[in-house]
Amino acid sequence: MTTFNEKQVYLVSSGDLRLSANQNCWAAQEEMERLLTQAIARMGWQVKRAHAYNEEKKHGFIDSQRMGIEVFKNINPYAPLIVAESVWQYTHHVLAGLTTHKGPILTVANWSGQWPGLVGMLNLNGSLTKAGVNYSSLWSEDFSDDFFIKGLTEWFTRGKVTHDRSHVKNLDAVSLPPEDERRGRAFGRKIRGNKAIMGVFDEGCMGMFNAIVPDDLLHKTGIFKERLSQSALYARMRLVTDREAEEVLNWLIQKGMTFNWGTDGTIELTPGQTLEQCKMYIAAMRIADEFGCDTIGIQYQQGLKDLTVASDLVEGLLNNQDRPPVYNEAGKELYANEALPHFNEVDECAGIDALLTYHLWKELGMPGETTLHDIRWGAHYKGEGIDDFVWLFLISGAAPPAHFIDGYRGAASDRQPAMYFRLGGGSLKGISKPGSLVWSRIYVMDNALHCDLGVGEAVFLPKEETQKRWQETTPQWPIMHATLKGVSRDQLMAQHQANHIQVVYAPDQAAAHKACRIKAAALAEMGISVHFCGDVDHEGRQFA
Ligand SMILES: C[C@H](O)[C@@H](O)[C@@H](O)C(=O)CO
Repeated sequence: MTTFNEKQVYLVSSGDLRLSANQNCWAAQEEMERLLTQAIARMGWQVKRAHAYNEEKKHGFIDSQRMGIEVFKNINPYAPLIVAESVWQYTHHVLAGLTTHKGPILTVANWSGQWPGLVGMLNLNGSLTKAGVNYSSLWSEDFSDDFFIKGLTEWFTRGKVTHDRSHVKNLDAVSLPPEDERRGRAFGRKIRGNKAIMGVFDEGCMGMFNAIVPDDLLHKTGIFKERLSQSALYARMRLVTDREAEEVLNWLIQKGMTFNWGTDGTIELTPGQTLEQCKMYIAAMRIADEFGCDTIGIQYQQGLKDLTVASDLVEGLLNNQDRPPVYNEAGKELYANEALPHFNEVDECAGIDALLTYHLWKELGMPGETTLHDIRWGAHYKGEGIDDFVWLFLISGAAPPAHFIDGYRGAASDRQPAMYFRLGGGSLKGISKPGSLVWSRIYVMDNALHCDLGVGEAVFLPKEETQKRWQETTPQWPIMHATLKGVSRDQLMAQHQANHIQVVYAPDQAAAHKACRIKAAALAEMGISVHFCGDVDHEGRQFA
């Protein structure tokens, strides 16, 4: 057997593909690694960084799959290994190496919202789960708290970290009220029977292996992929007239939406960028209609971001039932008075969820607007009748205006940060309104589809607190302050298999619990293993 130095742990760190992001975020990673290394040293272990800082690139991240494969060639495959993350990272940079690593693997993120490091780690975790790689995971604000130290000690001694997952209850183990079960199953059968098309504009986004649903698993749910191309989307944008784009923009302005325009397109949003996004909105709908898609996802990063503006405004509008009308070249209105559920970053797991949720909610007589968010960060908040851990859900550009306080009037478009999007394009941001929620996440585990499902509340935080949270993360992006019923911070982090979480509103708490039960039955009917998380009234005792 290969031997390795006693009490030595390897450390790798995966980064973005974009040089600008890696350079900007490097300082935070360095600081995190400093604290982590000290904490490890206090336990008598030594950290060996498996790849060096690159003087030319001015960062020390693994920034490509090729680099990752080469780095892993020099790591003893039996040694303990930490993947340390404080930035958004592309999982495929390290996935190849991790799939063949035999020693214990620990993913670690710093509890900070400054950059999407927790988001990056959650993506890595979901991807490792899908790939069948054993790993453990930990997170910490400064790597000196009891939770972290206890977890790290267990990992060093036993090669794994045990988390409290007592909040998870499989649907198989409970019985739903018969009427809810019947309604959900009937809906699931309808989707499977009618069959639906998921339009995917370039599969696979930013190395998110977990977000790709193998076709054979998808087919069992009754959904089939239509593989579309962002090149075709761009070509189609060229055919949209300026006048058509202006009509979309005027519609939005009349609705009261704000566009934070400036003049310097390199750092500011310009009217030209917004009009380009309006063309993309029209082109996406026309292509979706031609292929008969029931939901679409635009990958929007590699390729598209190098050619044109970001797709966020487009995505938020598609997800809203009240949106600017779009006509085909023959003058027929497309998807009239309906949303066309969109899954950001072509996260196909979210695509299944959005499609099911939008239509199920409408059938139940509730608004069906739904979106994913990143699980970006969170902190305990006390005040305004709240004394709870309040998550900061934030997505990198778009949520439906129906979710915002004051709808379109509360919606604004800010330029996407230049370090991620050189050619700009605006977000569709707002503050999500207070109200009851059903949250969920579909994921792949043991080559099968699973779904975690729970209820929660979007809460109202004072303006100053919202601004503080926005400033500490990314103020250009839409925000939701959320509490999850019966799920602690660490329970969510331990169980959740993705950077994304799906949310949809319900009119009140009772409706949220009921809809959650019906959705569970619908998912089960589509062949998905359902796990209730936290305090869901699955038997309908409190909220019939
Ligand atoms: C711009 C960034 O790369 C984002 O796309 C990232 O933070 C995500 O949203 C990941 O889900």
